[in-house]
Amino acid sequence: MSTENAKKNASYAAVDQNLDPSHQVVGIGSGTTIVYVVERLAQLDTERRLVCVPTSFQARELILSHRLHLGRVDEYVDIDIAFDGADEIDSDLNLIKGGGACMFLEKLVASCARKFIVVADHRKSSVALSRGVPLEVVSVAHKRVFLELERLGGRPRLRDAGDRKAGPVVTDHGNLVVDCEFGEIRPERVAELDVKIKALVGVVETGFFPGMAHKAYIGLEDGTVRVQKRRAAL
Ligand SMILES: O=C[C@H](O)[C@H](O)[C@H](O)COP(=O)(O)O
Repeated sequence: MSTENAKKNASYAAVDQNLDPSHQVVGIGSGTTIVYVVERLAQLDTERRLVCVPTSFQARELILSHRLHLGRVDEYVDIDIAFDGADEIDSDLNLIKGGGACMFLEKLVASCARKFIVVADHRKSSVALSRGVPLEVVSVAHKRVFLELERLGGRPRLRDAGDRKAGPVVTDHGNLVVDCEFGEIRPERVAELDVKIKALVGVVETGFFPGMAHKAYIGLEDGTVRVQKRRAAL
């Protein structure tokens, strides 16, 4: 079973089991897995009744290419359900997001949604978060933010655009992305660390999504899908 099939199985199951006939406004995340969510929504929403709210330039293009209705998060602050991918999911359903530098709008849309559903393949699942957390940082503040992150025990690094551009990655909002490693973060520590980082002047948003997801649909190598629920929701 390929990783693409695992992403597709998770996405189709997530839509089929959570989209309700009463839903009118749907948040659309970013990345490679969400592509299958939009594909499934387009198959089911034959009358084009749904309004889809994107979390990035990529998501906007995806919605338009499937001829779904496009909305903006400043028009639709009440979102019935949002779907999104993740870079890492811990045992308490805390997430790290922002591999594609879209975490600010993704977090805004998720926070507007009554139900937030995550779709991912098996590589994203872990007991504790351990990959670097992406942070959106205002350019002029990044050196100061680096110092403060080191004081918090982090190892920050500016995300470079590689051979696509000379210099750093710039977000859809014109800010920089700092990836900061903290080693393994126990699930009960994620929210507290998120608050400390968010409090630094110049940090627009973090890629931690603590306690926000209601369920995660994880596509496994054998073709099945594991559904992980938030402990309080079990
Ligand atoms: O900024 C990007 C997002 O947080 C993505 O949702 C995340 O990186 C997961 O992407 P993918 O589905 O490609 O693994």
